[in-house]
Parts: sequence; C-alpha cells; structure tokens
Amino acid sequence: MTSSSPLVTRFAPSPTGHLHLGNARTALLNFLAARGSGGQFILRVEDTDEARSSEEFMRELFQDLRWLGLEWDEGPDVGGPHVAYRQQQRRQIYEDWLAKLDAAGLTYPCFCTPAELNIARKQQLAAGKPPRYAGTCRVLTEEQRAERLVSGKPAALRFRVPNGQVVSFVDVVHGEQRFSTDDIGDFIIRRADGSTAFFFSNAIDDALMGITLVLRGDDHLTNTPRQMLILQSLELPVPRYAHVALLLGMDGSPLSKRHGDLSLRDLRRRGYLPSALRNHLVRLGHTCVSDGWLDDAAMRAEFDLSRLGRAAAKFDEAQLKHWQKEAVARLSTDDFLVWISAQMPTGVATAQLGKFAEAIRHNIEFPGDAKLWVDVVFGELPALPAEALTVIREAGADFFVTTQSVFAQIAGEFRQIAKEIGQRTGRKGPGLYMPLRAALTGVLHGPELGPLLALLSSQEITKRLEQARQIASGTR
Ligand SMILES: Nc1ncnc2c1ncn2[C@@H]1O[C@H](COP(=O)(O)OP(=O)(O)OP(=O)(O)O)[C@@H](O)[C@H]1O
Repeated sequence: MTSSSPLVTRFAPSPTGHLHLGNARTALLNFLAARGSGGQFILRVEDTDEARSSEEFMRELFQDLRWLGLEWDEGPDVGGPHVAYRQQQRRQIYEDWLAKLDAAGLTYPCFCTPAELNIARKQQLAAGKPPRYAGTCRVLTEEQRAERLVSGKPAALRFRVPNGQVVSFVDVVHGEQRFSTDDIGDFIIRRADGSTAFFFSNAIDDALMGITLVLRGDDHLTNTPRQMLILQSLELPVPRYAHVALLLGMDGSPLSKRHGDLSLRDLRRRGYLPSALRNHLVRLGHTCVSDGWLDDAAMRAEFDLSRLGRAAAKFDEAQLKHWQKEAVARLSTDDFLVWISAQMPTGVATAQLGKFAEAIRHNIEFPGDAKLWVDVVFGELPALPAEALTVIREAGADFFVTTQSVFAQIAGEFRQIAKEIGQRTGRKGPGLYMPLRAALTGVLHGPELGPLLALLSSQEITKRLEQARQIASGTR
C-alpha cells in the first residue's frame, strides 16, 4: 500500500536502556515513511516507568538516533506544536482524558491484589481458557466501592470493555484483523501508583499528536484493539497501524533493551558507520527492489509500506559487514581520515594523508584495521612474521640484490619497476609480488603495493630491501 498523502509517524521509545538494532530499525522505518511521503517524524519519550527511566538514557537516545542520521521534526529537545514530548510532563493531559472516560461510565477502580490476580489467572489457564481479568471489581456495588476506597485500599483504574463487540482494522502489514471484545478482559489504564498504563497514554498521545501511521513492532499487535477501544470511546482519531516483525538476535529471541542487546552504542564504538547500519536495517523486515547501496535519497524513494514483511528478521553480522565495506568505500577522503584519526600519527603532511587514505581504504573494515598500515608506512617495519621470513628466504639473496638495483635505477611507477624486476629475475605473479610484499611491508596480503610504496622514501625502501637480502643470505 503506497501512501500518497503525507504521513505523520513517530518513534516512541522508553529511556530505559540503550537503543538496540531492533529499536533503530523501527525508528528508521518510521523516519522513511514520514520523509518519503513528505510528512512529519515525531520523537516521543515514553518515560512513565520512573524506576527504569533516566535522563542519561534519554540524552544517549537522542545522540544515538542523530548518529544514525535520523532527525525528528518534533520532540523533547526540539519542541513543536504538541509539547510536551515526554510523557512524564503530560500527566495532566492523561488525567483530563481519564476523567472523560470516567464521566462516560467507562472506568472503575480495581482493588484486586497481584496475588489475587495471579490465582485467577492460574485457574483460567488450568481450565484451558485464555487468561483475562475475571471482572471481580466490575460487579462491586457503589457501597462496596466506597467502603474499599475509604479504607485506603490501593486502587488501579480499569477500562470497562463492552461485551459482544468486534474490533476490526486493516493492519498495513498483517491485513484484516478482528478481535472479539469478549476475549479482551477489562484492562488497567491507571496503575495503583497513579501512573498511566502504556495502552492508555500511548494511544492518547498518538491521537493528540496527529499521528496518522503507527508503525511499530508486532509485539504490539494484540494491544491495538484495546487502544482502539479507548480512542473510539473518547471520539479521538484512530491512526493506521503497521506491525512489523521484531528483529531477533543470533539466539533467535527478540532484541530487547532490558537485556542490553546489540546496542547502537556498541556498534558505533566498534567502528560501524551509520550509513552501513541504515542500508542493513532497511532490508530487515522491508524488502528493497535494489540490491545495491542506497544513499539517503534513494532509500527514501525505495521505502514502500507495501514492502514491509511479516517474517521475523534475524540479525546477521555478515550482512552488516557487507554494508560496512560499501560504506567505507563511499566515505570522502576527509571523512575517512577523521574515522581512522585515532590510529594516525601526528605531523604527516596533508598530501601524504590523502594518498594514504586512498591506498588503504579498500582493506579497512574498522578504524583499528588502519593501525597495521600506519605502522608499515609511517613507522618502523614491525618484526617480520614467520611466513614473511619463509617467503624472503625462498626468494634468495640474489632476488633482493637485483631488486635493490632496479629501485635505484628506475624512479618511475611501481608497475614499471616490478616489470623490470620480473624480467631480470624471471619471476612473475605471486612468485614476484610475494617476496616484494614480505620485504617491503612485512605482510603477505594487503593493499596494492604501488600506492603504498609511493608513500615510502627511497631510503626506507632501500633499508627494507637490504634487511630482506641479509635475511635471505642468512646474515641476519
Ligand atoms: N526486537 C525488536 N525489533 C523491532 N522493533 C522493536 C524490537 N523491540 C522493540 N521494538 C520497537 O521499538 C519501539 C520502542 O520500544 P521500547 O522502547 O519499548 O523498546 P524495547 O526494546 O522493547 O524495550 P524494553 O526491553 O525496555 O521493553 C517500539 O515500537 C517497539 O515495537
């Protein structure tokens, strides 16, 4: 279903931990749905769980989303026409709407203790029935209610679910959905401690903030009829819903903040690039027509609600690494140098820096990988590993004598030099390049030799070839 009208979407996380890849995927899809349709993307912080929420997690959540490249049009730190964007600051709004439900006779206080609820639940399960609130406090008389309230018994507030109705809606991902209200027990909308429950505050906020599409994990699919009942009772607009399959970790269970799963922070610390994550995430639970790299504009154009999928998507780091390579290849030289800056020595001339970046970038997945090549180019050659020594010895001292004289005679491109060495020594292919690599870089794999050697002084090249000659002749 492609939507031509602008969509107002939102990402509504709780600041109770670090955002993981599943959260990030949901945020990205909401962002794309809004941007692709010329609509608005709202960030709302659902911090009603005071015990688990923190300011620190909220700040980090902003940083993580911005790092990922998702900017919001309205939110706690940028404001907007629907302030406040933190649920803790919206309590009065919830009280006002609760009062309306109350006035319509659609709520009642519930005095059942957790222990009582637990017993009722077990009895229902034992009888093979789906657990739902048994309605104990629904049928209290006014006197019984007043008595309990006066005695100071803690009371939650429940929504009175109408009997014998069907709540139906067309989910963008799952299609037609029908829920009988007889299967939905009266549910809590305000807890005994005074805080509003997710079902309530989340639905009220979506309606008041003008959200037209609620795109979220399919863990919320069965919450939807409850939320719709509340909105319909209050004559508030009901958004469209799209419930996308949850992202699963390697162990097959859904990623979750409370388990500290695959956080964006960790992936960032490990050197992953945000554009790599975006390209990976947009293909989890959403199919793209293009298999190739998507820049921001192409990703917006590719995104289509009709391509959201039902199948649970599993995180696969090999796929993420594929996009990481693509992302590194696309960094500008300056951005690449900033990315690897922690590995770079000081005092390197600007022209050298650019050449170094281009010489090594295809061999770098993470910034730490640059260290080896920084040492090879700007430092002393590290101690040669056994496999390099073997290759050098196999080539023999004469090979390096010839190589030294060719380097001294030809000041041209490495290709010319290598051709000349090949002609004079009768070596070609790996037989030619491996001993050169071993002697000049100490490593048998890596970036093209030419651009790398162009960064070494002729004295340094001579020194390394001399070292190899001595190794090959057994004098070192
Ligand atoms: N594994 C997941 N895959 C995809 N989306 C997810 C996943 N987990 C949560 N979401 C979505 O992220 C949004 C924010 O959810 P929320 O802040 O409750 O995250 P959470 O990881 O479920 O946190 P917690 O572990 O604290 O319950 C919701 O739309 C939710 O559906």
